[in-house]
Amino acid sequence: MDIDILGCSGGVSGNVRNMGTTCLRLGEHLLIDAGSGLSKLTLDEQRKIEDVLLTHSHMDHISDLPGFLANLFDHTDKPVRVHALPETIEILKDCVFNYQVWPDFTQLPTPQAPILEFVAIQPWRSFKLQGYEITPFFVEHSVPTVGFSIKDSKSHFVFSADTTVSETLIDELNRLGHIDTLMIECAFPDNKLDIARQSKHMTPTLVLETLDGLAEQPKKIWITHLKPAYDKQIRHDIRHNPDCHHWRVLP
Ligand SMILES: Nc1ncnc2c1ncn2[C@@H]1O[C@@H]2COP(=O)(O)O[C@H]2[C@H]1O
Repeated sequence: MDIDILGCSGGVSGNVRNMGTTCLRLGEHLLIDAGSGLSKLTLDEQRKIEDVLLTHSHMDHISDLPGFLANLFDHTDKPVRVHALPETIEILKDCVFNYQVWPDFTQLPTPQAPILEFVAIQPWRSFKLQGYEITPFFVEHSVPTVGFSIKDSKSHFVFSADTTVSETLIDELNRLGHIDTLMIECAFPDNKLDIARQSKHMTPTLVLETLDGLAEQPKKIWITHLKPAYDKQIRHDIRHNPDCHHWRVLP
C-alpha cells in the first residue's frame, strides 16, 4: 500500500523531527485527515486529491482543510468529497465553513457546482474508495472519533486515530481481524498518565494495554501523534521498555 505520511505530530513546533500534524496520503487521490502536514503537497498534488477521510473535528486533524479547498477554485469541475461522521460534519459546518471563519464551500463557487461535498459515514458501514475497502470503526476520544481500516489486495492497514485505551477500542480492533500495520497514537509519556486519561490519549503503557487485549498481534506497530513538548520523554519510555522494541516511532 502506498502510504505517504505527510504529517503525524500531535502538535506544532520548529523541531527538525516535527513534520506537521496528521495528514496521510494514500495513492494520489485520497487523504486521511487534513492537519498541517497537508501543506507539504504542491499545488499540483493538492489538485489531484478527490477524497478526504476525517477521523474527527479537532484542529490538528482539520487545520489545512480550508486552505487546501481554496486552492481548488478554478481547478476542479467536481467537488472534493469529505467523508466524516455526521457529528464531525455538523461541527465543521457550524464552526469553520460558516462564512465567519471560512466561506461555505458546499455552496461555492456555485451551489450547483461547489468544490466541497460532505459525505456522512457510519462505523462498520464499509465502502469502496479509490481502490481501497474502507471501514470506519469507533474509538474512544474526547469528541466523536473513528479510526479507519483500509484494505487493498495486498495488505490491511489500520489507523486508530486519536484514542485512549478502552474495552470498546480493543473489541473494535479484534473485530477487524488480521492487521498488517497498526498506526496507533501515543501522545503523552507515562509520567503524564493523568493528562492522557483526561484528554483521552495514550501513553506507552496504555498502548501496551491495548495490544495485550488483541487476539492477534499486528505485524507492524507504527507509533504516531507524539506531543512535541513530550517527544523526548515518550521516545525514552519506549526505548527503555523491552516490550516496545519492535515499535516504529514516527516520524
Ligand atoms: N486536561 C488536559 N490537560 C492538558 N492538555 C489537555 C487537556 N485536555 C486537552 N488537552 C490538550 O488539548 C489538545 C486537543 O487536541 P488533542 O486531543 O490532540 O490533544 C489535546 C491536549 O494536547
